[in-house]
Amino acid sequence: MSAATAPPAPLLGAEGLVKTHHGEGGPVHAVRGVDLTVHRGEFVAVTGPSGAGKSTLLHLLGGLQRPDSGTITLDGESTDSYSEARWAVERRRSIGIVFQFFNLVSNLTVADNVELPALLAGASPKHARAEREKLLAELGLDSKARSMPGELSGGEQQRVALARALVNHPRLLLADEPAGSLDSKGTREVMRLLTRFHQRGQTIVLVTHDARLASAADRVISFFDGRISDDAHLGGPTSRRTGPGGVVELKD
Ligand SMILES: Nc1ncnc2c1ncn2[C@@H]1O[C@H](COP(=O)(O)OP(=O)(O)OP(=O)(O)O)[C@@H](O)[C@H]1O
Repeated sequence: MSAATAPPAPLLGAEGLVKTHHGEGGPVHAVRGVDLTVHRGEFVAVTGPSGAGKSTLLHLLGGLQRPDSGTITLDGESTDSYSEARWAVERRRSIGIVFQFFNLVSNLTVADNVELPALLAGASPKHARAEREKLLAELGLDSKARSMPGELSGGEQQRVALARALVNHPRLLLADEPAGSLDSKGTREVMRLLTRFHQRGQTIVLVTHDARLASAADRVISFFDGRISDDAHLGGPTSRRTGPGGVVELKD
């Protein structure tokens, strides 16, 4: 095959990932050798029992923790030599992350929480504001722009966290139990939003123990005892792009 026809490198690659935590109770082998490839446009759910190592895997993929061994590639580029600062830049610009407990900045307004990553990435205040307005409208939160996070419901806070994670049009969205602290209505809302952004082309890796949430994905990886025990493609298209009418234009 000539270089011109070679398939593009996967957006995310992991090879031989190993991570052991050293807690008070001794070593915990959380990730015991994981190989994983995620292509652009995929929506991958990682499911498994509590303690299987799912969150640790997600933290490794987002550079929040470093593997003891193994390599992570982004767009075919090894991250082995990435400093903490370089990972922070990637998380600002090309990897959005949402967490179970939202992690919003409590003394900033909703608007400022969403604009902050854009400003830190070098966007002009005008551009950051326009992106924030677009996303908050899309997520049904425009009337909450001046509210403080503590004034919002859990579901609303998670939508703000989603807006913040998406404001820089990341190549990859990582979600760690995003509905873990929400009621069933909030869970359905998160599911609906993840599905919508995925249909517009957003690549997503979602960690969840909730089978209902995982069913929104088009690929479900079962994780058990630090390893992938099953990897099921559910038949959806692996790459879907947004049309010109899409509110969020994805850059990858
Ligand atoms: N910082 C840490 N220090 C020590 N042990 C840790 C640390 N983080 C995770 N662990 C342990 O590593 C194992 C895997 O944890 P992890 O949070 O990755 O699993 P999980 O599958 O996401 O679980 P859950 O669904 O309950 O969140 C668990 O036994 C956990 O207690």
